[in-house]
Amino acid sequence: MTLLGSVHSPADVKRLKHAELVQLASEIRHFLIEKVSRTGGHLGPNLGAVELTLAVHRVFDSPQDAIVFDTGHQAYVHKIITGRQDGFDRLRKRDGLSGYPSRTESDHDLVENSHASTALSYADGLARSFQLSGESRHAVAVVGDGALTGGMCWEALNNIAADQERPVVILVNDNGRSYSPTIGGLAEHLAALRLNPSYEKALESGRRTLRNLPVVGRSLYTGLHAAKSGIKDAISPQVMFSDLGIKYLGPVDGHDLRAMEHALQMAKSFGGPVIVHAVTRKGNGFAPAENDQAEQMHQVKVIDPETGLPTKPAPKSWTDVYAEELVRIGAERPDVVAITAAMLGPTGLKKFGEAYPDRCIDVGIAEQHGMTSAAGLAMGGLHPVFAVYSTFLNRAFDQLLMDVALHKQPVTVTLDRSGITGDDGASHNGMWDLSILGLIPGIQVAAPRDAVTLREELREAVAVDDGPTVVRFSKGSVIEEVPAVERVGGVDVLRRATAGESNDVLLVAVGAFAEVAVAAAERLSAQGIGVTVVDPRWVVPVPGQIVELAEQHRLVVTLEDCGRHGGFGWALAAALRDAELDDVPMRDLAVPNQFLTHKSRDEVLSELGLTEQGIARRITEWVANQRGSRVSLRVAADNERPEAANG
Ligand SMILES: Cc1ncc(C[n+]2csc(CCOP(=O)(O)OP(=O)(O)O)c2C)c(N)n1
Ligand SMILES: CC(=O)[C@@H](O)[C@H](O)COP(=O)(O)O
Ligand SMILES: [Mg+2]
Repeated sequence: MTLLGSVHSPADVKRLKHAELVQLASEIRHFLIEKVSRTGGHLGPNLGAVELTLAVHRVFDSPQDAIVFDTGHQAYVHKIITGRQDGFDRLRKRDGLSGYPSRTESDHDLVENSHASTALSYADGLARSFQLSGESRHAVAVVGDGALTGGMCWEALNNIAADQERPVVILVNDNGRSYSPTIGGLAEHLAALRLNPSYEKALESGRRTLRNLPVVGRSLYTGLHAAKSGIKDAISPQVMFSDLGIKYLGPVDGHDLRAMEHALQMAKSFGGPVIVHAVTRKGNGFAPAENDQAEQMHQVKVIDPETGLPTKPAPKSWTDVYAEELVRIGAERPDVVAITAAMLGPTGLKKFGEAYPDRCIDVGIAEQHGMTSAAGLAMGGLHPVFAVYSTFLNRAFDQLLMDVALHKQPVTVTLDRSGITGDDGASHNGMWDLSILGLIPGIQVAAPRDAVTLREELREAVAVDDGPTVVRFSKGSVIEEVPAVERVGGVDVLRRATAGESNDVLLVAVGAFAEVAVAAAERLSAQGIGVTVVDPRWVVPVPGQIVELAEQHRLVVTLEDCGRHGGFGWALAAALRDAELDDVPMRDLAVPNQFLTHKSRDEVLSELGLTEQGIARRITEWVANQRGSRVSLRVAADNERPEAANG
């Protein structure tokens, strides 16, 4: 029996001796490589978090002690230790293990939100609640160096430092990386601590000192302060955190089980806010990950467990098309600069950055700062293009509203991963952007339907110089072209009701849903229902031509890969009311206002009925009801006629 097979709870890890722990760490690494190479997932981050997660669960008592993982993508080892190894065959799959902590999976899991830089705020709140309720429980935040570049972390640190009597343990997992190397002054500071020339030697002496230092209560510990500062100074002089009023321990070798455990024991016994600075390697123990200079296998698709290479070639994606077009635009427009929030590769800016390194800015995981900095860049005469995942735009709504739009600044925001993404769970779906963007006065939002219109609408967006523009597009593979039969104003007509058919339905498809809308229309035509399919191209504000087209049809249906509440459908309904077009009924097909559990995009869309068959079925019902009501209205009218009334 392997050691791993005997681990079902933290208690099973606590009872192991050092040599067994080293063996267990090795078995966990092999387990992660074997399982995640089959399912895909966050292999690099979790290979780097093996020892530190084991140490956390040996020193603290989850779930009595609250352990919060920032972003949560590095919690696979935590899941293994807390009895969920069997679930890894269905990691990130429908009804399988979530790729992030999940409250329905385990009492050991607290935070499901995969948006970064929140853990310290949770820990502050948890610590306050323990203090107020007199519970002697510990709040432990495991936060990456990348997440630490997020503004919320510094808001939390300011609060955590406010009370020296309130214990909060902050375990910084410093691997020097977000996807790519972490940027900024903080990263430089952490690197200086890590790369201090005497670090290795100091670390050795520190390790010995740490080991010899008795684990003591706060009072004795204070008495040992000189020793601790000696340790600190021996390992590396640093003031940033201690000046903030937060004790600092480290840097500690995050792969040294004994050193990690001692440091965490000291932190646990300190009785106030304390940072343990662990230095780790992303992808540790798997050469293809360690040697992946770009992203150290932050996230992998299905790969060969020996070579680390993908088992299938990746089809051309929306991101690829965007990346190529932006480089072309960059050549023509020296005023165009690109901004990423620590996601250069995933948001398609890598090529732009290679071509124009001075015009490509990585702000760290700091979307709020990125958006307002973009306003500043625009005020300085440039045209920033801020590339961000749709769901992370939520973080920068106020900045887009009040710093960009209020000042009518020409900033273009490109939203990758718009719509349902699926396997990253509820907090990763790009389902809120149209709802929040619709609130912003003067903003213009494009939703390309294919590669051709993505290139076209991106160019139209960066050509706007008197206000913000947004271009939203989906995750994954992209179709080169969904052809239009005609362009009416700015609106593309993709299909007209065929000859002999009446204009029963105007189907307005937003973005990537154009393809499935045309297919559904063909299915409806076979039933004698005449459908005109149009792509608005620019969806905020609602194009006037859509209202004109609506007037020519018996029923208007909108279809969007976005949240229904405040989405395009709601906006078009308001436009029809404003036009007093009261006799054209409207229906909207969209993503319901729910948090959607992890499964594939196709599985989510199928469950929501947002498929060719589902769309055709709903429209058939609506038309039948309408016809039925028309027929029943006609019958009623006949019945009301005097002769009819007299029978
Ligand atoms: C607000 C927000 N922006 C961007 C992301 C995308 N993202 C996921 S993990 C990650 C990098 C995290 O780096 P770090 O915190 O150092 O953890 P590591 O992967 O290095 O362990 C990023 C940028 C996110 N989850 N949340
Ligand atoms: C954890 C995180 O926010 C990202 O790493 C996320 O997993 C994005 O995945 P995709 O880039 O595959 O959409
Ligand atoms: Mg990191």
